[in-house]
Amino acid sequence: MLAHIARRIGHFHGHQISSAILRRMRASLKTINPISLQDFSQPNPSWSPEMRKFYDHYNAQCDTDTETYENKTGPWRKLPSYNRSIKHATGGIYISKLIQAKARLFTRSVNEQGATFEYVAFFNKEEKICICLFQPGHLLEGAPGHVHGGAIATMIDTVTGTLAGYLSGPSVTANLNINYRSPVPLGSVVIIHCALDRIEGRKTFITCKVTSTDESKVYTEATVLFVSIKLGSLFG
Ligand SMILES: CCCCC/C=C/C/C=C\C/C=C\C/C=C\CCCC(=O)SCCNC(=O)CCNC(=O)[C@H](O)C(C)(C)COP(=O)(O)OP(=O)(O)OC[C@H]1O[C@@H](n2cnc3c(N)ncnc32)[C@H](O)[C@@H]1OP(=O)(O)O
Repeated sequence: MLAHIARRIGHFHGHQISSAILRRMRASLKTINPISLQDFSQPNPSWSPEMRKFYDHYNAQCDTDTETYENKTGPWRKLPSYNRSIKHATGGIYISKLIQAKARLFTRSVNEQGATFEYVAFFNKEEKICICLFQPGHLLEGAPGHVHGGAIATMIDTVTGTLAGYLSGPSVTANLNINYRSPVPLGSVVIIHCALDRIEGRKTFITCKVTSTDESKVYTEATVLFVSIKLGSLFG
């Protein structure tokens, strides 16, 4: 595991990051705490049988074994999900005091399993697509019994942003355009499909569709523009 982390230092989803940030990361390596490597997208008891079934379906087609890190053959890669966004640049390492110590990634800020955002994402590098299995919990209510539009927007932003990050390096959302076609029931399982539309210089355009697991029903459609940035610009 530590070898895996060491390989990740210096890269953000495979894109090189600036030497100033690197120096601060390396200086903080002594703060590695194995507990901070928790992947929040691993199955947990709150997952419904349907969520688990689709997780098993995609996980069986991955290029790496989730538990042993051994190579397999398959088009998908299961993406880890940490509770601080900076950990995505470091492969899960907690870098103390680099940014606010109490900061947590919005979607991973509630500890109660199943209450808010239960999700797992898979990336297909060849096809430049990402899919996410999302089981929205009872604390995400908007319309009675259904998911809040802001929570759906959050998940679309998260998964499209993850795809943009893997394809174009550190990027921020510049424009998020959403059409809500049908309300999403709380506790259901939906699939968020994201695909690269095009890259123009610093701009990465991603399309997104939220559907039922059998894809017969379209809940939401979106187009999102990400603009790549230098990671250091976030730190002033
Ligand atoms: C760590 C890095 C990124 C942070 C997120 C990282 C997450 C960590 C990874 C994994 C975590 C897991 C999942 C989460 C993943 C993602 C979700 C979070 C993403 C967010 O939730 S992030 C927060 C909301 N986001 C902002 O807080 C952005 C505020 N904003 C700005 O920071 C600037 O506004 C910026 C940088 C966008 C541009 O500023 P700038 O000065 O660098 O560049 P400039 O203005 O020249 O634009 C360059 C070209 O983009 C065109 N352009 C710009 N804006 C446009 C618009 N709105 N519509 C159409 N075109 C637009 C221009 O027209 C020009 O186009 P052209 O080159 O063709 O002329």
